[in-house]
Amino acid sequence: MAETASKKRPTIPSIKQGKGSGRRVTMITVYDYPFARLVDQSEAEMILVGDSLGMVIQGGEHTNPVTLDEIIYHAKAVRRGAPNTLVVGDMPFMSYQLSPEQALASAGRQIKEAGVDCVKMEGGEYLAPYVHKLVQAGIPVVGHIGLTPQSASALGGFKVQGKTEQEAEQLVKDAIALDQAGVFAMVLECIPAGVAKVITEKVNAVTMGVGAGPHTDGQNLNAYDILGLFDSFVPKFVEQYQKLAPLVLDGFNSFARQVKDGSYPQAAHSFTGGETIKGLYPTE
Ligand SMILES: Nc1nc(=O)c2c([nH]1)NC[C@@H]1CN(c3ccc(C(=O)N[C@@H](CCC(=O)O)C(=O)O)cc3)CN21
Ligand SMILES: CC(C)C(=O)C(=O)O
Ligand SMILES: [Mg+2]
Repeated sequence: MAETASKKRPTIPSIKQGKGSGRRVTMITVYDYPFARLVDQSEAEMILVGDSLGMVIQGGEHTNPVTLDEIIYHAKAVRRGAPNTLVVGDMPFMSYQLSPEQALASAGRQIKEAGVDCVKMEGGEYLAPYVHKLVQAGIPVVGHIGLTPQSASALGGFKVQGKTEQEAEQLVKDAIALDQAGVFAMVLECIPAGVAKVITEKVNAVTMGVGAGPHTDGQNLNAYDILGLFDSFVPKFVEQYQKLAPLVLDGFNSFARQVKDGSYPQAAHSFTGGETIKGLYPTE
């Protein structure tokens, strides 16, 4: 298959080198081969195969039911479609929380079976030893703090985090602990822009904002959100760069109407040959 020659898969060091240079990193969340191919042709450097697939692909209300096998299934397809993009495999709920050893085994499966470049785990200070374990084994890790959807129940829903002084201070502590444990990047989700700015200045890791304002080193959004293909909820931080849903609906209806009125398929869509097979047709 033809690959886009102009782009080369970024490396972890090349992503880290962007820090402080003013160059911003773009990460788009996708789950399948066709979208992965399109991101690969774009100027975005990173793809997240997110456990948000439990909501976006499976139609659930939370990310928690998503399994490691499901992430690997999607990550395999994404990897095939995006050879020249850095792929991050999300670690789903209960695939790492039990112990650093469980985290290493789960991350190892993502690397071996799906070929992801690195993995992402949700959590603050407590997660530092888990991060350290993976980094020692040579697996690059992305952190994720702020609104961590796997603990949405404890957080009281999908709510902005770090609004009080105490919460903001804890977020800064969490970010520093993850940074010292060796994450090369961290997602800051749904936190005030000022808090994200302080964290971005204090850590060596590349900060990737999702609803964290303009001061982070990069930004992440979901492909289905930016294309206007997901409307179960539209968070405040989403920019719909395209509104594809009506176009998709138009395409479906064009097909259905042509099927009904018989104008599809035409001769050009049909295969010939059977007419000459003796015995297929009753003789008159
Ligand atoms: N399609 C999609 N896009 C996402 O960004 C996303 C997912 N799914 N699933 C996993 C998490 C869940 N996310 C969410 C979901 C809802 C809000 C939301 O409705 N937030 C309110 C703010 C509530 C408050 O004021 O605290 C908003 O108005 O944006 C935010 C992030 C982000 N992630
Ligand atoms: C919201 C992003 C960062 C995520 O973890 C996901 O899409 O699963
Ligand atoms: Mg996730």
